[in-house]
Amino acid sequence: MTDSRDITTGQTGPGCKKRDPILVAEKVTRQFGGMNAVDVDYLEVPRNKITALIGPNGAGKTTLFNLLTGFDTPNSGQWRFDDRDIAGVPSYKVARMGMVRTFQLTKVMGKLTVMENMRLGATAQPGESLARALFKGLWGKREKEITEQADVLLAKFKLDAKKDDYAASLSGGQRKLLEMARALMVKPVLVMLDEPMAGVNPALTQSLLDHIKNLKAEGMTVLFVEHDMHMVRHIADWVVVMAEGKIVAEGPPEIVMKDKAVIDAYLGAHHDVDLGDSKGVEMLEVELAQDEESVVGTPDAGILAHPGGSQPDGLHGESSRTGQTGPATTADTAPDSKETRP
Ligand SMILES: Nc1ncnc2c1ncn2[C@@H]1O[C@H](COP(=O)(O)OP(=O)(O)OP(=O)(O)O)[C@@H](O)[C@H]1O
Repeated sequence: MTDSRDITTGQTGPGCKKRDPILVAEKVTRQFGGMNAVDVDYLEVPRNKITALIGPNGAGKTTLFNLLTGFDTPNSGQWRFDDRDIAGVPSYKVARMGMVRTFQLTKVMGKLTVMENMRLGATAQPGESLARALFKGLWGKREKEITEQADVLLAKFKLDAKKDDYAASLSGGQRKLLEMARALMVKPVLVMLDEPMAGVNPALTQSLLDHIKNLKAEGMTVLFVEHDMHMVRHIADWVVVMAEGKIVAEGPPEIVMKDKAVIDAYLGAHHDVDLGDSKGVEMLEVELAQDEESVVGTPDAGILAHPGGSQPDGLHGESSRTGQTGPATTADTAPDSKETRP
């Protein structure tokens, strides 16, 4: 049954309180050199909702994911998952507690089969207890149970026919599916997906979207980082916007996408362009046209959406540049193109 009650307890805005938060982060900071990659004052993630974490390149989204899931250490900060303090808890324990994540660049192990990758997921995150997972004698009676669970998930993700294939032979999109399926082996409560659509062929896009919606239907909470604004608008119940390490806006997608702070945050990536005159707008259009990851100004992005669908002069967007009328997607490049930083 859909829970249509308000997500917040009152006002909407950066750091606002949620009716039923599953994750609460306070004063989380991470510096690299002198730069504040993450400087989150307060953030609550609502339970059993799909929350999108958006923001321009370098906003700190992946770093925040890394911190919250124990893959990186903050300079300061506290966070609670399901009322348990988990700051400083290593990643494999965080996963066992029910909070799992996937990566921008999938971390499936190419030289292991699809099934072997799934077995690894049962113990923890990639790399955990490799020997235990692979050697039967050490594995004991859990093996049958784990294999059955993996079979069910592989069937659900339509990877069952490939279970004995090496993961390296899968397409970019199939690897994303495998990583998501593997994350579910620990029966998580909170699933964090870092750019689930990046590197996914359009043919698999709908399937991935459906899987994400199903996670919520099955009672899980989803927090995902995404640049594809079509996807954000399509499946997110709540949107959190980061820029320069901070949360600059949050709220329902249809409201956040029109928020001035959000528009500024995205245009901030092109701050060298003077928007004060029409020449500046033309220059911005050229910059955006060359920026493959930019969704600003596209009719699909929603960020610069104007009532009645009109665009400001000069901002014709990607669809008019390419003649494409369907949803904007960053997903039509097969190989993953960006390395996740440690
Ligand atoms: N290991 C690292 N060493 C130094 N700087 C880093 C490291 N990881 C991230 N950064 C920097 O921290 C900032 C935030 O990076 P992060 O990858 O978290 O941003 P992001 O919002 O996920 O960006 P994108 O959308 O491009 O993935 C960037 O300026 C980045 O260069």
